[in-house]
Amino acid sequence: MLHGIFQLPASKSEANRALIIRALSGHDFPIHNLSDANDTQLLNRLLSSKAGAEVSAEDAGTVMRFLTAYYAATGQQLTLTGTPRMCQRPIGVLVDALRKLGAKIEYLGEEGYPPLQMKGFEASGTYQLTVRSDISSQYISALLMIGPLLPQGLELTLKGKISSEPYIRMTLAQMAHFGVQATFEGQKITVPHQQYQAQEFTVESDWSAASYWYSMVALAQEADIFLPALRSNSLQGDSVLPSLMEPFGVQTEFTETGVRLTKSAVQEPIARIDFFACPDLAQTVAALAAGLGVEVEMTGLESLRIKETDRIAALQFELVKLGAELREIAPDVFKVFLPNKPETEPTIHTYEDHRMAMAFAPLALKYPVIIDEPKVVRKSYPRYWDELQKAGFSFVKS
Ligand SMILES: O=C(O)C1=C[C@@H](OP(=O)(O)O)[C@@H](O)[C@H](O)C1
Ligand SMILES: C=C(OP(=O)(O)O)C(=O)O
Repeated sequence: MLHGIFQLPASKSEANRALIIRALSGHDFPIHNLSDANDTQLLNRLLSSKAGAEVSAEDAGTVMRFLTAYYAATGQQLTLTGTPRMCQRPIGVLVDALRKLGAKIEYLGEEGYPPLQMKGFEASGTYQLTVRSDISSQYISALLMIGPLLPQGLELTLKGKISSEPYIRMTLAQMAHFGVQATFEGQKITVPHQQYQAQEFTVESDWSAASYWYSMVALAQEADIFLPALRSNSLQGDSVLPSLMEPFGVQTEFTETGVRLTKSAVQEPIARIDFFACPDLAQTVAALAAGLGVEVEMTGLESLRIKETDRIAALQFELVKLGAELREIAPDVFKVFLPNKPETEPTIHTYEDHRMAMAFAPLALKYPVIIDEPKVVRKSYPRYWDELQKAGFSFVKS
């Protein structure tokens, strides 16, 4: 029986927006429940970097993208780099946009990728920009947050499909919380010149992290667990989990203080799931489908190739060990097939990706699993293994 109250980390997405906005506001106000995730602790430290420093955003996409815009808008001169993987994650769309606004930024390595030399800012008078929105929403969020500080505000026309759109809406909702009004109509976002107001902010628990508990409930024989500080009126797009996980046999009940998860019947066949708006849930669902022995079709996975690792390739390598296969059956339509039996004690490689570790660990409810480099979870959920231990998982530590 999986039973108990389990602590989630606070959302690193909400926390990192609140930190950037506080720094841009010129005020000091409390941010409650700031995430203990490395991505957040790191951003908090780097917001007070000294001129001329070499600053590393490590493996944190939001830190890299949000700080590029923040350092540009505040005219800071320093070098911004990251892990070798971060230097393979594209940033050209954001740099091009910032340059048009007046930022002086040079590439120190390959054109379009970190590391970046930030060389100051001189407003160009341009405030209307067209930016691609089909690669990463983080470029758009980064630009939006500096928008109210620009002399004429900012008018963004989004070009192409809008990837990870709920994260853009989260940015606008948090800007509104701090007194900045913007409009988002069709493909156009307008942010007039304004001042951020001081305001307390409480970060909600992280729905992406909750997905691993949904997976555990689905895989357990019996389950009744409680996850505190999740809300139904969340700013996070990953709060689609209650409906997304219902077919996998997880029942969600909202209370005043969080959610209770219990088991219900698995509904087969499970409809095709689109992850374009919630890419961080894809690994959870792929591993869960393999563990439950249900085939599922997955779409909207384009952005997975440029995250902490190439997540499609990582899933394809590791699912085989569970007897499953992730195959592209049509352009951008993937399907989890179940042709074989799982290995007796699969060792899951994590490719420096926290979500590979967290998504595959719940399989231990079915058979022994070894997770390689388990410390990767520090990026978003440092206490993950402690909470699993509380839930009754036993670990062999090497
Ligand atoms: O803005 C954010 O906080 C995030 C946006 C998403 O990235 P993309 O917009 O690159 O898909 C998501 O995958 C990431 O974990 C956090
Ligand atoms: C993609 C992620 O993070 P980021 O892009 O901020 O590194 C993630 O946490 O799954």
